[in-house]
Amino acid sequence: MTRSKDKRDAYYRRAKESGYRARSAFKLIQLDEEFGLFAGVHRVLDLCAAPGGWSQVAAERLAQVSAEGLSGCRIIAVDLQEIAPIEGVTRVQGDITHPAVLQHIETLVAPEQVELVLSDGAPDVTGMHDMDEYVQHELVRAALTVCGALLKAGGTLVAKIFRGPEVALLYAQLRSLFGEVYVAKPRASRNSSTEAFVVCRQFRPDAVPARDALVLPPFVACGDLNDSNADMNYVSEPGNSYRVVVQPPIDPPYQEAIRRRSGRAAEAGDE
Ligand SMILES: C[S@@+](CC[C@H](N)C(=O)[O-])C[C@H]1O[C@@H](n2cnc3c(N)ncnc32)[C@H](O)[C@@H]1O
Repeated sequence: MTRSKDKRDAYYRRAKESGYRARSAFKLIQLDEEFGLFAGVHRVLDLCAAPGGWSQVAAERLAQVSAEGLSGCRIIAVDLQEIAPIEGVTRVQGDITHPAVLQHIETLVAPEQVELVLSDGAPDVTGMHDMDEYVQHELVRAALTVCGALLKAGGTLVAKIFRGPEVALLYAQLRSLFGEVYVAKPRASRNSSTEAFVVCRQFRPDAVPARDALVLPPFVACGDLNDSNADMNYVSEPGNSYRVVVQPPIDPPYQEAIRRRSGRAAEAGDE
């Protein structure tokens, strides 16, 4: 039997010992240690949640921070796959990109809104990095659409990203909707992976375009947007875990990046 050596790493073993369903639980724990994600939070939406490691962590943290324990809290976990029961967590099986699923979640959350949206979504990777990054970023954009409907003003989004050539465009979108955007690589995230996490705070619902407007047109070129990094102030911290502050806002937000990308495609004769 072949078994990936990564499967037997320290976090995998610790997850087994601690009763977490996935080693990814430690990524959220470490992000929480750094950013205090659950302070004052009573309602959490966990997107792309199966098998449920992040929901387990959310349930533990909310039980600790809420005076009434979990009974005064709401955690909703959504995934394409079925999620086994977790105490205090409402489970939804569905596609987060589907409007009917969003409507269903809205009925579960109403009349309140959530203070924290988590999204650890990952597509089935193909190994074609540009394609995988594109599909993964579409999941983040679906999470943004969900935020537009359900995240409270001032709320927080934590989402997995892949740091490929198009990531600057995603940062620009996030920066237009949130007052603070950080990029963090928790120690539990494998160094070999381009995975990182955006922690986006101070959600501004008034900056959200009409529903569906966040969906970008199909890619017209595989351009390298790294030159737009010049607009950002990257602050790295030493060690395995680091944080990047994305600032100041790129203004106008992502239209400029789209315009440049379209321009390059036209120059290359792709249009
Ligand atoms: C890395 S796993 C999430 C792990 C989870 N955070 C945990 O700690 O157990 C990624 C998940 O994204 C889900 N996913 C991918 N695309 C999705 C979509 N369109 N709608 C809902 N879930 C999706 C997959 O089914 C998979 O369970």
